[in-house]
Amino acid sequence: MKVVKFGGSSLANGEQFQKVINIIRNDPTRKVIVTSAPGKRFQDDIKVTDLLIKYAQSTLKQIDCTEVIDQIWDRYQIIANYFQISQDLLQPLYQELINLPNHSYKDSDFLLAAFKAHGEKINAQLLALILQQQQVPAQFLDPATAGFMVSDNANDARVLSETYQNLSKWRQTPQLLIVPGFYGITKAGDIATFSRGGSDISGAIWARGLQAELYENFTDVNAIYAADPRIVPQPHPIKIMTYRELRELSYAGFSVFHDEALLPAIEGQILINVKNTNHPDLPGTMIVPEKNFQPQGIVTGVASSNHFAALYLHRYLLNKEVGFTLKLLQVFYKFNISYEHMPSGIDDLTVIFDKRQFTESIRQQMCQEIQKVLQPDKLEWIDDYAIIMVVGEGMRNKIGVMKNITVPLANKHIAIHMINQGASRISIMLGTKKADATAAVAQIYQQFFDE
Ligand SMILES: Nc1ncnc2c1ncn2[C@@H]1O[C@H](COP(=O)(O)OP(=O)(O)O)[C@@H](O)[C@H]1O
Ligand SMILES: N[C@@H](CC(=O)OP(=O)(O)O)C(=O)O
Repeated sequence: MKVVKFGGSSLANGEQFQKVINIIRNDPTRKVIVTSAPGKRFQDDIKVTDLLIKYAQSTLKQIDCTEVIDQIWDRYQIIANYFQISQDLLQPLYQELINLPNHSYKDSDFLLAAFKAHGEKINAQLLALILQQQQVPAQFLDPATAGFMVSDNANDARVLSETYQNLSKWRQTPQLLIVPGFYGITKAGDIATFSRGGSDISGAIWARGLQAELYENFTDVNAIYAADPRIVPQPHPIKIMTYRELRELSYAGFSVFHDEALLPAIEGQILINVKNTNHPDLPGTMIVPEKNFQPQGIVTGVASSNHFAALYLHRYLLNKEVGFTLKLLQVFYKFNISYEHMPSGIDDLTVIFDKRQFTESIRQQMCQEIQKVLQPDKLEWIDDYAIIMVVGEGMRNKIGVMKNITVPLANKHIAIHMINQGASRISIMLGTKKADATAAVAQIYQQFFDE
């Protein structure tokens, strides 16, 4: 059996819903369908999740929500009209949407999570109604009923291990299950969502829980490309890649697949196929275990991401000082901050953070505390920081790869602020200025793919 996730772009309007229904009907082994909320129909459109965030914020500020509710409901009504779903059937979904402010929530974070989750919940219920109208035996299944349990981080939840056991019980269900992605239920019974784009994670968890033979992830591109198509025009499509290659590339900017969705797939050794809803006959990209994998080339992909910042610390004889890093980590712990990488020299240390976890005031307080506790000769916060990741299983046994990365950058006068190669030797990470990131990706791509 297959678990199939459809992204927001695949469920954005009636026409896209029809393509999704054709895909479902074409293969009876597609047994569990994971939905996103309606996404963008055109470039400047607004995703339903973003409208729900506005609805939540207006509710918290006690501002009139009529307009945003109308905007949200309009998205579902247009889809329902396309399939001539009766108002009687739609009423309960509309009620759910307008009643969101009337429930009690533990705090504003959980209110936000519950509002956001309804983008996928209403979409899943609507898809089930449409399928039932077309005589497909489909059943909407709520995460609470399914036993899809998550930690109590309201908007950045982690799956709880008991979820897999709970989900496995749904394997024998004869009906087609339509389940909303993006959220689960905490032990206290509250809704908590994954981070943005997290329906990919839900799909991977369902696939692992049900031990699916395949996790199909339908989106709006023909394949995962060797570079973001918004940076490199018509990039090379990747036919096959390993879990860890995609994990590294998703982490560093391949937004087509959520990096946290790899872990459940790896744990369950579930094969993943990323495919295009608009061209379902194309093979897409297969993501497979490392064992017996034959690399197709040296580099598989090049990604870049701007949501990083770096803290640079300098102090003479840092290498001789016992406990310096320990004290630094204690400060991070105190401020509940995680770090990404920590490349170091003899007298200096750079710490790279995902800056989405900071407010300006937390950042300032943390830097002041570091100055006080560690008294470095120099402390610099570098906000203008991008990370470029060059990834490929084929790099492992290849000598001279570094030269082929650095020379094209030097030719374009792009300065490299940091280089880090992991022990697995399948990825090289570079730090550059934000303004140089896209040019760096284009240069490296050209070097390895444009012959
Ligand atoms: N390397 C890549 N290969 C393919 N698409 C990519 C890549 N990097 C970024 N993307 C972007 O990811 C988009 C698909 O992801 P997303 O918008 O989250 O889709 P969905 O709505 O299906 O969840 C593509 O339209 C593309 O712009
Ligand atoms: N709707 C949520 C979750 C998600 O996965 O969406 P999408 O499939 O459109 O990336 C979001 O926008 O974050």
